[in-house]
Amino acid sequence: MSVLIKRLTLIGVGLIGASLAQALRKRDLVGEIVGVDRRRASLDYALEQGIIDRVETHAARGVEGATLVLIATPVSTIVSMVEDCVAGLGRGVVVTDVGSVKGRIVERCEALMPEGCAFVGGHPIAGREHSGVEAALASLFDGARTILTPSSVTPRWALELVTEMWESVGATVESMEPHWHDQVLAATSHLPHLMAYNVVNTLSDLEDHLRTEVFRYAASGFRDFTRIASSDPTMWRDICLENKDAILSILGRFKSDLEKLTKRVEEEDADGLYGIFARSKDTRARILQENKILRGE
Ligand SMILES: NC(=O)c1ccc[n+]([C@@H]2O[C@H](COP(=O)([O-])OP(=O)(O)OC[C@H]3O[C@@H](n4cnc5c(N)ncnc54)[C@H](O)[C@@H]3O)[C@@H](O)[C@H]2O)c1
Ligand SMILES: O=C(O)C(=O)C[C@]1(C(=O)O)C=C[C@@H](O)C=C1
Repeated sequence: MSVLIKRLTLIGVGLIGASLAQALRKRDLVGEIVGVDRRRASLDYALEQGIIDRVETHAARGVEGATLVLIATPVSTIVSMVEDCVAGLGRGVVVTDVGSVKGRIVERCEALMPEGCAFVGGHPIAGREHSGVEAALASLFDGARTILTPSSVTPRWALELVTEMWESVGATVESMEPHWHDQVLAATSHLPHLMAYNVVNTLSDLEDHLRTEVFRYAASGFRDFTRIASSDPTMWRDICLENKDAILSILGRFKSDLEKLTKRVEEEDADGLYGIFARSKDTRARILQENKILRGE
């Protein structure tokens, strides 16, 4: 394959940014990769591993001569990162991001684009509970989905470049309206993370003796359910702040369902309990059958 991106500037050389850089590099799809990050140790590691070719400390200098700029920092910083790099953008540069929340971020980044440049909102639905450049994997997006959130102002050429980039590293690309994306992801990704964090905290707040026993006997069910509670607290704090309304809405529904379940237990309602569990088991079986990405195929 020929080079797709002559010069990529990666702002945020962490798990997602470095994984994409590695995946592009492995396929010879990128010429030069310039890294910008506030953590010097991440830049040094990325240089040593050949994930990036050179380091720039200032975003505006880092994007000079870039074909594509990828912002891969926490969601609370994406707009200010774009503000910082605007002065260095040449004509025809595409700026894209990987943030887990899109609505207002996309609106504000689009509005910051100088004449001839374009912002394309993006979100790979793939990740790990480990963060940082040391956790990067070239195979992370293989078989995953990436959601792009173009709007009426997104030029076709910019959308095509970002689409081709994600498809070339093995992802299936789909488009979504940014605020709709935030509602959907609040349910499918943000709610489960909040639940996992909360379950671990509920158990760790138990009285000393009980807590020790609870964690001692924790097994595969606990491990599978709470894997994502090992995720980066900064990332999840920022997601909650940025997607507040959609998260509150789905949490409200979850609380009401939990109350119904609590009532069924209180009333020793065997049929009611069976109904709740059977419906959930059937739903999960059906969505696994319909969704080959979820099955890991
Ligand atoms: N981890 C996941 O599973 C996952 C999946 C999809 C999307 N995302 C999104 O991708 C983005 C990056 O997440 P990640 O998991 O790669 O995080 P990460 O912590 O591994 O990487 C983020 C990098 O940004 C750097 N950084 C933070 N603030 C900065 C600043 N002000 N200036 C310069 N650099 C800064 C950090 O030093 C770090 O190297 C987030 O917006 C997140 O919502 C994460
Ligand atoms: O596999 C994981 O560890 C993840 O949590 C990845 C996951 C998710 O599926 O919810 C988390 C947040 C991102 O925005 C996208 C993907």
